[in-house]
Amino acid sequence: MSRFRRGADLDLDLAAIRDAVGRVEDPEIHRPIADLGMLGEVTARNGGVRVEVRLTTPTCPLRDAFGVAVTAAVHSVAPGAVVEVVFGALDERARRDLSARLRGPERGIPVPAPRIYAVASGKGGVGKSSVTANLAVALADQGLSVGLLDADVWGYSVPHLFGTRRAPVALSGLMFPVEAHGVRLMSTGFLVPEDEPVVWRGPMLHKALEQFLADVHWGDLDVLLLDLPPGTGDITLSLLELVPSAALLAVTTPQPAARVVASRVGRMAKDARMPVAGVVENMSAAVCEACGHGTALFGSGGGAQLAGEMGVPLLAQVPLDAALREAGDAGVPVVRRDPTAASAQVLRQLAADLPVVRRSLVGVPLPLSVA
Ligand SMILES: Nc1ncnc2c1ncn2[C@@H]1O[C@H](COP(=O)(O)OP(=O)(O)OP(=O)(O)O)[C@@H](O)[C@H]1O
Repeated sequence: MSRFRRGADLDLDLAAIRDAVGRVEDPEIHRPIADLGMLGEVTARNGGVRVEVRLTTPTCPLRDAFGVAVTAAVHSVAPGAVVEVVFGALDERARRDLSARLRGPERGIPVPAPRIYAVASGKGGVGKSSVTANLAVALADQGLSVGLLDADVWGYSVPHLFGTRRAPVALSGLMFPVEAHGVRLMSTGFLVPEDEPVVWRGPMLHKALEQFLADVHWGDLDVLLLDLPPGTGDITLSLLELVPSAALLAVTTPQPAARVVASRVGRMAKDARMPVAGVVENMSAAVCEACGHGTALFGSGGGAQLAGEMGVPLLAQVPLDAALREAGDAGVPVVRRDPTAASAQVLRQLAADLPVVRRSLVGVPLPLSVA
């Protein structure tokens, strides 16, 4: 065991320090850096400890967070030691090997999570992305590992709602989700400049979605939410094909017109034998805290009616709430920014009650033979 002393009071155990630092998790890959081959030498230098960390990319945006975590790990074994963290980068071969190891032996589109919800609406602007973002954060706050795939390729809003916009770290063709407010995110918005329109068409869209599933290292997720574009277009159909285990979560406003359009999404799910978790009514009556009077700006009853038609539960009625809009604009979902707001409380309850739905095998041919 290598030891050295600084003055008379500091007795460093380099093997124990190496052990502690090796357990630090890469913030994007969520595995210990020793297992990932990212821990270099740990040496005694100038009366302190020098730790070499090899990053997946020299420009890793999480470098500072890494430095803090490594220093804390050293201090857990050697309180007060002077720590120097030196960053290098994995060489090309190590990057390729790591990428191959993380992908594993499987071929084809992996199922990224045991629970997948596709959040859909008939019309645009009913608050589908806001509901999805808040649901994701509320589920993460329950201690679940949550991913959010912004499948609204043209009209992405996830980067805005989470207040983050940076290129994802890539490792030999494997991308890592961008993490914000405890949720692992992937969106076209991370890949294209903000002011440039996305002009992809059918086959390109399908390919992009395929890559979001196959070439993104989601890690061990408990739940994946898919923020679908409004309606029943190409993207939605591609996703249903790529992720057949997803359950639909339909978002509508109380307005009859929105409900009628949303019911088309319900019919599509039925045709595709897609399980439906339920309906969320958004922009429901706002209740005045002072007088208790409800203002149903967008009418009432649409959510219950849609749920009745689809034969599924109405899971929540999220009130029209300025706090939700303000939080979205500030890039911090309302359940985190203003947890006591009326909308935040309903959204948290929705996360707590979200049903676990299994795909029905009725009518699906099974690979069984009669002996
Ligand atoms: N319950 C609510 N109370 C107040 N404002 C809301 C509520 N829900 C959503 N909004 C606001 O409505 C606007 C549209 O919301 P959002 O982008 O989530 O809708 P969307 O259905 O995802 O739209 P699109 O499908 O066009 O992307 C946003 O400005 C959002 O802040």
